[in-house]
Amino acid sequence: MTQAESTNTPSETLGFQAEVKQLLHLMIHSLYSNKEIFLRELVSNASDACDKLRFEAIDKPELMQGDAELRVRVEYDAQARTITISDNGIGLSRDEAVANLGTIARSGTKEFFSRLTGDKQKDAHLIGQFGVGFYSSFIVADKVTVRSRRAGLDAAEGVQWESDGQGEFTVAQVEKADRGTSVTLHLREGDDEFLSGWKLREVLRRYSDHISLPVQMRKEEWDSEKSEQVKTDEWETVNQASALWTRAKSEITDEQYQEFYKHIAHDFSDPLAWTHNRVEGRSEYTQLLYVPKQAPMDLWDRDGRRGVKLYVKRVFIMDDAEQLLPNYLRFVRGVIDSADLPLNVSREILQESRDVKAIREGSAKRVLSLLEDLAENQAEQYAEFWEQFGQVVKEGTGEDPANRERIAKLLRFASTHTESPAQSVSLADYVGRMKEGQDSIYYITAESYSAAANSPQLEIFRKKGLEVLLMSDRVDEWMLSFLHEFEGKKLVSVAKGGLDLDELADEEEKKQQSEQAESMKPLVERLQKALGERVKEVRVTARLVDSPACVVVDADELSPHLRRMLQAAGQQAPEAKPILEINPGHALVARIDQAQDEAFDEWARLLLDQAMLAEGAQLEDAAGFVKRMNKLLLG
Ligand SMILES: Nc1ncnc2c1ncn2[C@@H]1O[C@H](COP(=O)(O)OP(=O)(O)OP(=O)(O)O)[C@@H](O)[C@H]1O
Repeated sequence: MTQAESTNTPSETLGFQAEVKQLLHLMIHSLYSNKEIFLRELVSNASDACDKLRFEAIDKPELMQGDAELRVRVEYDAQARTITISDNGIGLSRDEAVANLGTIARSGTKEFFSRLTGDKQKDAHLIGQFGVGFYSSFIVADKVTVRSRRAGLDAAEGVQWESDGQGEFTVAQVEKADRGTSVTLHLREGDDEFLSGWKLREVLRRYSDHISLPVQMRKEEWDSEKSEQVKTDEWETVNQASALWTRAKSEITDEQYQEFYKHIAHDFSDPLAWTHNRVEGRSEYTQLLYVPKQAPMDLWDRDGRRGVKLYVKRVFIMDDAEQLLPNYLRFVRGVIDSADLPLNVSREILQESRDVKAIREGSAKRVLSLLEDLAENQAEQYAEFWEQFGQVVKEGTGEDPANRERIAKLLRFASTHTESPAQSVSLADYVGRMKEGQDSIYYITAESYSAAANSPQLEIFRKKGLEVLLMSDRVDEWMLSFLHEFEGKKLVSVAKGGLDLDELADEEEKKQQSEQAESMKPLVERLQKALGERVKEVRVTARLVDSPACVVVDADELSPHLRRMLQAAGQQAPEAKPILEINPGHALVARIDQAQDEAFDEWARLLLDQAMLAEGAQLEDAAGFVKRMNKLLLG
């Protein structure tokens, strides 16, 4: 144990959680070229701490203890080579300091560490996405001292936390006269550029202008005797210090919008797009909502944090109010500031509030408009968006029936028209390309893009030049259970039995097909007998061109792909026997027709098994299939 300076009790040495050590190491090495961000992160934390205090003080005004002018201060000491960022916000108790400044307790942490590559640039990007926060201090400092006192605690109950970022930190109880936190960075050799009032002001203006609290520095004056700038005792505010969303749009630059986004979203990159509106009428609120460029690490975590902060009359209320936007828009980040809600609003009240319902509906509409605008006017950006968040937006078809049509227009799919796995075809594009006489939108679902694109069921569609949408996202089957039509055109699976292929054939072809079906009757019956309980039915189809056979299910049954997904998720799915459809024009089918007795039975099994395989199923008796195939190959 070591005795920290000016502490009341002996300090205790504790180890960082392993992930923190790893993060620190990575950060110092990957983010050095971007080192000034430490200031943004620390001012951001200080401002959040003030917001939290303001919120707690709604119920407990005594927490403000006569010091209600919340602010953040930045000081430097050129001799000692330190920078100190202090706030009079909520502060940290000893336990909070240990818990918050020694661990990473955030959803998405596992995902983040699993995605690291060792490549500095890529990892820097990932760290940025993950959020660097307090630990970014160690990019420029080789020792960090935090002194804090939780609002409501006595002066004697302050805490001092100190670390060189190597793996351990010390904590000790100290006397601290005022409430709040001060973070002192002992700069590394070579980082002297930050020991300048001019430089710090420049960085603060860039990164902290949108922060609603005053960020203050000591005023400096020119001393002609010393021929240098000297600090005075007076504090001056160096940022605009008014909540960004309350300013008029015309007074906010793109850069300020972008910086504000980075502050609230803890993101490194600029946002893709934003929408800022003041809504008046029955319910009055301001919304500033952003669509990020990249999906956050916890997009798929059930308890991943939501990104919209709730303010009431400019007072911060809570961080992740899930009622403010529907779940399928959970990637949106931003601020909603209500003029109607009470300041002491709780999560329970939010759930029931009519004002919140109006806000949610209004905000969803705004985000949809923003996406529509992107889709229409900035196709490249929309493609970027779709790649990141398309799967989440698809959830909206089920979750938000009131906006289903608008959401349907935003959907993008892979298709036989583009022959590419990129999801770029809209339903409107599809409808615009429909053939004369075609009145359905055709699609297929499968485990992967290539399984969909190579499915035998597509053969007739390819031959006739009819487009088919290729769907292979997990959410697609779910989406299709809500999305049945688009602009009056039914969505029809090409892998289901009831497919009406009539519209795809002319009179001559129809005649030929029915003759073939007639002449195939004896073969169909023999197959039916040979396959017995394995199939629901055997029939002749016109949908195949190159393949001898395929399996389909009835239109009202679960698709095999969906059944497999349900089973993989441990859910019960009703068994459905496949319907075997055979291609009357295929040489293999003609060959089978020649076979007798036992050989015929083997051929029949082979035909069914290969059709099942092509569909993506796993064979129950794969070894038997191989054996039969080898025998017939040699025979
Ligand atoms: N100035 C401060 N006053 C009070 N608490 C603070 C202060 N700075 C940090 N903390 C506490 O430490 C926690 C960790 O901070 P850190 O910056 O590492 O992460 P974060 O702000 O939660 O998220 P991010 O990494 O995305 O910024 C904060 O959530 C907060 O509880």
